[in-house]
Amino acid sequence: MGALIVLTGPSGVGKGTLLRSLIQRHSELYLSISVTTRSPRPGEVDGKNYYFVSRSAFERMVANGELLEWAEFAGNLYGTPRQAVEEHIRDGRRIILEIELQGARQIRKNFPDALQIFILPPSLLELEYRIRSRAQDSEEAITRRLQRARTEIAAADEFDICIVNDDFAKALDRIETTLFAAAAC
Ligand SMILES: Nc1ncnc2c1ncn2[C@@H]1O[C@H](COP(=O)(O)OP(=O)(O)OP(=O)(O)O)[C@@H](O)[C@H]1O
Ligand SMILES: Nc1nc2c(ncn2[C@@H]2O[C@H](COP(=O)(O)O)[C@@H](O)[C@H]2O)c(=O)[nH]1
Repeated sequence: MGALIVLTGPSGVGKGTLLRSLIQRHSELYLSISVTTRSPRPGEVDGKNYYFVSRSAFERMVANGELLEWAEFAGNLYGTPRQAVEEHIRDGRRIILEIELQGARQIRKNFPDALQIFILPPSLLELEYRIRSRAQDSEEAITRRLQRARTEIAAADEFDICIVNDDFAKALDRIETTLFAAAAC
């Protein structure tokens, strides 16, 4: 049972919402804060939701080996700062990465013991409804995210566990059972 947990799934499936509830129930779990070149959405706070940086600053971090993994997604760069993850693992804490497919593949290669969970939507129609009702992305961003969703869903079999986020409470319970049942083995 690795200390590293990866949560992947198409944009808008509910990963962030599920993780916020999970962390409220289990404050011992740590959620990695990613770096991104995406502009903050209304209400997003630098250093809490993401570290928002310029493309040149991101590229410097890549060149300096400061990112554990990184990827381009829907026109923006996203990456996991290495230092915080390594410190938490060294201190015996469990850390969760909420990342897209290319990043999950990099982590799988470098951390084969990481537990990889994939969150599926009940349908593509419902996924589109969720992205639109979140009302935080431009029409162009929505189109790119929905196109990418098909590729990501097609790769769900690569993951250790797939969970459908239809009924929110049930999906949250399944994540919780997966994390804590596995830890007890
Ligand atoms: N089980 C559910 N049923 C209905 N709506 C849901 C469910 N889970 C999450 N949502 C809603 O779907 C929307 C998208 O959720 P969220 O932002 O958490 O997705 P995400 O996977 O983190 O997206 P991204 O990867 O783009 O950050 C939110 O408005 C959220 O409230
Ligand atoms: N490979 C990585 N993907 C990441 C990281 N942080 C977030 N993400 C994923 O990007 C998309 C889009 O996120 P959004 O906040 O713009 O909606 C989503 O799938 C996230 O899970 C990261 O550090 N590395």
